Amino acid sequence: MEDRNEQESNDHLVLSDDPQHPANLIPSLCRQFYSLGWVTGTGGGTSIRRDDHIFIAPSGVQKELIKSNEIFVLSYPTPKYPPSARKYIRKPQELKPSACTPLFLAAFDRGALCCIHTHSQWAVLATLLVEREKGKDGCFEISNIEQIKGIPKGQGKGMLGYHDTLRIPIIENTAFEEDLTGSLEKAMDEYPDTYAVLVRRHGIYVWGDTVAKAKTQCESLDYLFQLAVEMHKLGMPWT
Ligand SMILES: CSCCC(=O)C(=O)COP(=O)(O)O
Ligand SMILES: [Zn+2]
Repeated sequence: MEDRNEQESNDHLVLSDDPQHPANLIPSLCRQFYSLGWVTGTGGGTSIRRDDHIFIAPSGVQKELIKSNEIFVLSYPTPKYPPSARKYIRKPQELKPSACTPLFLAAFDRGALCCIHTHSQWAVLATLLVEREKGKDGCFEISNIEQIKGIPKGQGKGMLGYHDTLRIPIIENTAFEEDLTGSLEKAMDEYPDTYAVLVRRHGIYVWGDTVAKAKTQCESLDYLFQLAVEMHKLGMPWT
């Protein structure tokens, strides 16, 4: 009981007049992502790390309606597993933290400060396109498109160039979001320069060194997925 009172009294961690405060940014980003069709029907989400705090949205709610006082705060670092071992320092009552939490933590453990999960139909279609085209898992590849320059080559390596090939690994979906964590981490290890992992028939996780970079990288990737799908429909090879 004492523990719960302590968690509830930590309102100061999420109440701020600063629009750049993570507890204000998450609701604002989710509203923008909803209008892009990325987080409709409660799917998808966003998490932000600031110093030793991780800000997490609630699970199973309309993401475009999230309020700052519904944001969970985790002390960072914190164990990924089991969920009960995670150190929440603010837990809004009657709500559960996002099922994407261990996946967000995997991105933060690799130095990200923001991780975005979308259910964008372009991302889902891109995973199906690779399956159909190549008949195997692997990765989505694209080159010779200007927007590729919006994606980093890797941490501290600058941005991809027009003639570079962008590669985004694809992992298979699981029945429960949390169970994606192992294969997401494996893909991150196999592609150490990647800032995104696609999830077949599900969506994508995109992270960035800052909130703005995670957002713009997510936008560039979505643009490229849509372009690849449209090029495929027109019978043009996209890579
Ligand atoms: C219709 S959404 C199914 C769950 C999901 O894939 C997702 O991204 C949302 O998870 P959360 O726990 O953050 O609501
Ligand atoms: Zn999801």
